[in-house]
Amino acid sequence: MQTARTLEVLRNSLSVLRRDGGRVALVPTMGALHEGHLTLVRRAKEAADQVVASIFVNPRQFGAGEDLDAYPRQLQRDSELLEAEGVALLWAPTPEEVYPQGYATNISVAGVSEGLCGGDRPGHFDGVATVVCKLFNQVMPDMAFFGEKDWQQLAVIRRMARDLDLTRPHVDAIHGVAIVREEDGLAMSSRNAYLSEGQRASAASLPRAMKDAIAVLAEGGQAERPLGNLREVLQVSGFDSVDYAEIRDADSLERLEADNGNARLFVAARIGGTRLIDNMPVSRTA
Ligand SMILES: Nc1ncnc2c1ncn2[C@@H]1O[C@H](COP(=O)(O)OP(=O)(O)OP(=O)(O)O)[C@@H](O)[C@H]1O
Ligand SMILES: CC(C)(CO)[C@@H](O)C(=O)[O-]
Ligand code: BAL
Repeated sequence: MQTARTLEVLRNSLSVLRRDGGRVALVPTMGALHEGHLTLVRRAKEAADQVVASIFVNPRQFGAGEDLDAYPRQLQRDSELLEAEGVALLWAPTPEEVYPQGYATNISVAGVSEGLCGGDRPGHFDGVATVVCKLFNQVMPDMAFFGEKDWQQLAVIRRMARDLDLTRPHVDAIHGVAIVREEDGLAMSSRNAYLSEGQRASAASLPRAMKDAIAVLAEGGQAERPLGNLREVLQVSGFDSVDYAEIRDADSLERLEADNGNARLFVAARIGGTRLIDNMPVSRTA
């Protein structure tokens, strides 16, 4: 596996990679890799001839007071994991390489970025859209893979790709991969590493409480009561706060008061300073 840390090396490596004319898939990550990320790589390998993975802890998507400095960085370990999965090229730039002196451009996607994580983390999705657009332009992949754990992020990226005519990684070639979970149901996430043993045990109540709420939502009626119960269960189970617990249309991300036949449940909750997110279908189609 080649590793590129500058745009010059990336371009040279890509031109070698493209010599055989195969299809190239991009898997963007922020590193601290787990089975969720490796599943994206495996899906990418099945669909493309060559996989390029990126690791970049993007400062522009972290707000003031968020965990930019604490975010786990383990490039050596990550690079061994990616190599073992057969990744051809790792793109791991420095912040200066991505945002050189004088950098001044921002991409902002309206609508789908509003509310949920966009409400709690102002500017977050501008940072995500900006860096993903740059990654697409740098790597020019034929397709890209993102996890459904970050469902709203996937919606923002699809909207941006469509709006900005990012024609090679166009909307049909932006693949969402189902959430990979631990045995007790907790969605895998690099931030799970922040949890103490006790917090980790409590964290499993998040997917359980979501399933219980969905069972009630699926019976019909207004969402208010099951979502209220979910908040209470999380607080009793050791969560410090719930940022949001909402049902939304799975595609438009419009807020719903009841199941519309294409609804998903979205939750973000904090436990000991760690913010966990999850989402699940309410309707069978969502
Ligand atoms: N459990 C998971 N299942 C499926 N995809 C995942 C999972 N966790 C992360 N991903 C996907 O991997 C890609 C890179 O995510 P990232 O590096 O931010 O990891 P993360 O575990 O989501 O970290 P964080 O704790 O920052 O949310 C994203 O497309 C994300 O949706
Ligand atoms: C898509 C992404 C790599 C952009 O920095 C990041 O938001 C992530 O890891 O989900
Ligand atoms: N997985 C999404 C990246 C973030 O939380 O910043």
